[in-house]
Amino acid sequence: MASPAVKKAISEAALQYQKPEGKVFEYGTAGFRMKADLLNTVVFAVGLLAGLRSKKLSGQWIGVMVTASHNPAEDNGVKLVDPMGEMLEAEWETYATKLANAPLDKIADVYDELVKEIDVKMTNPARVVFARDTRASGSRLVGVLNAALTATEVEFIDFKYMTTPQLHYVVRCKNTLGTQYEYGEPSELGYYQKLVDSFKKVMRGVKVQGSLTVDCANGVGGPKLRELVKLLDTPIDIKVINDDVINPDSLNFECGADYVKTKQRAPPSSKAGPLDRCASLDGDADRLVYYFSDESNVFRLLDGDRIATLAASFIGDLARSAGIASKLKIGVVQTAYANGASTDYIEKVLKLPIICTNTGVKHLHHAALRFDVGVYFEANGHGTVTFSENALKAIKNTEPQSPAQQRALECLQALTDLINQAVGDALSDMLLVEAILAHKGWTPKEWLGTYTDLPSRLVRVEVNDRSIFKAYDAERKLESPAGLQGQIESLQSRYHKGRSFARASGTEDAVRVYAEAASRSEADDLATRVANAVREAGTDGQQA
Ligand SMILES: CC(=O)N[C@H]1[C@@H](OP(=O)(O)O)O[C@H](CO)[C@@H](O)[C@@H]1O
Ligand SMILES: [Mg+2]
Repeated sequence: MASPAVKKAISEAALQYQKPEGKVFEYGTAGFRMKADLLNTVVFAVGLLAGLRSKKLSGQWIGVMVTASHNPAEDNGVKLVDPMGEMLEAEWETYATKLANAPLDKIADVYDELVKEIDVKMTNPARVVFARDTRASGSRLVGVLNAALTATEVEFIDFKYMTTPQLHYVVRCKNTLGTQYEYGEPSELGYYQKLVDSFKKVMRGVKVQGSLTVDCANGVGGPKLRELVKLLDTPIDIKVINDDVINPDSLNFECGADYVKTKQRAPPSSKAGPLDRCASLDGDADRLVYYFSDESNVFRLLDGDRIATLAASFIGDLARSAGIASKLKIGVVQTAYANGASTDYIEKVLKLPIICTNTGVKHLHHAALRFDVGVYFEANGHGTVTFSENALKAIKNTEPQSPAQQRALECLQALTDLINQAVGDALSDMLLVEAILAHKGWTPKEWLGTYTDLPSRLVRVEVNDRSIFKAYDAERKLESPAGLQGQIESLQSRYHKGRSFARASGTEDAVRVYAEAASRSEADDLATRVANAVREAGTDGQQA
């Protein structure tokens, strides 16, 4: 039970805020995310829950990140980070939702009910670290968080501005400090140092060709990338662009990974020439996509699927050279949004197993852990590689029989440090891609040449009630509204290599339709027809 003093402190602190009328909150794939002015009471609830989560886990550090990633500057959001740097355990999402929807005059009682329901030992210590992106509303929201943590007597550290993956890193470091799983120094500098040292080791004997222009979405990734570049002692010519964090409206505006992926074009501000290697981060630097203009000035995207295939092929080659391929089960995890050509390439050329999961990195991360080396990326550029304990042991304990084998083992060892295994991390992924391209001696053109993407189209359809769209089979099929799946299948069968699906978004009030086919016009046509069918079914569903 919560003490009367704590309950009183919660009630008093809550009095400062007002609950937006009629709004129902739900902890979704990206935590809570909405217009920033609606978030005070939600952040307060998340602060309370973070303390409970830490107490439940005997005082392990829990993270709270205030960000709305690639969404517009006036939005914000908040999400919890579990002890090993993963996303919050699913069961706790319902507790978060419950607390966020509690009326303010009852919030201390709901808190107390949760203490009993979850069976939290209130004498345990509670420890929380938090950080935020560069959104203007962040400082107010961090103030709210502070109030909730203070009221519940939680020990906390404010890491100020950080990328989302940096906070995940710090959480994991804090909880592994002094153990055999020690992940690194729990500070921003420790994060850079780990990347810089491991990058140097991977890059021994090879050189990065040409420059890399990095669009930072005018978000927190800009200043952080500049810090990283300052510390990198391996020659790599990184041109940082779109790193304006002073003008609050510039965040994600006509730039960033989401813009590039969804519009399939470079940010208008980009001055890169033909064949120049370019990359974009999103607003909190957990997504990364690459691209370039070819000789005919045609935009060429190298998205999350491409990073996954590049990483999987490189690690597979290294494992063979290191003589440990038979000991490592390497696999790739994708979602339904992965381009069909990438799936084909992984199965037929790389000959690796694939798991397809629901959208949202927590699902991918979970599935990746079933492999010794689990490469997972969403097509939008969010992903990483996980290494099992078995993999780490094989890499560490194998006695090399030749210099080539020794070098491959060293490289693999360094990769386990370069890659942020807690969560997808644009800065770490960027160094990984740069290192692989350098090793292979590839320009983005050779990378693009590994397979040809099927033209695809993503459409957002607004419907009256998206909850009637119920998906199954890793969201590749719909069980309701009745009859719609049959319609989609009949439509896609009319197109060469046609594939389409629709699912309710977990982060926006809309249904997303994806279509791909052998040609651009067929993909567009299929997407339009399926979107129309979805729109119609959405309206029928309302009348039923
Ligand atoms: C098609 C697409 O890109 N969907 C995104 C988007 O989810 P939706 O459930 O589709 O809204 O936001 C998620 C959180 O950032 C991200 O994990 C996911 O990949
Ligand atoms: Mg993001």
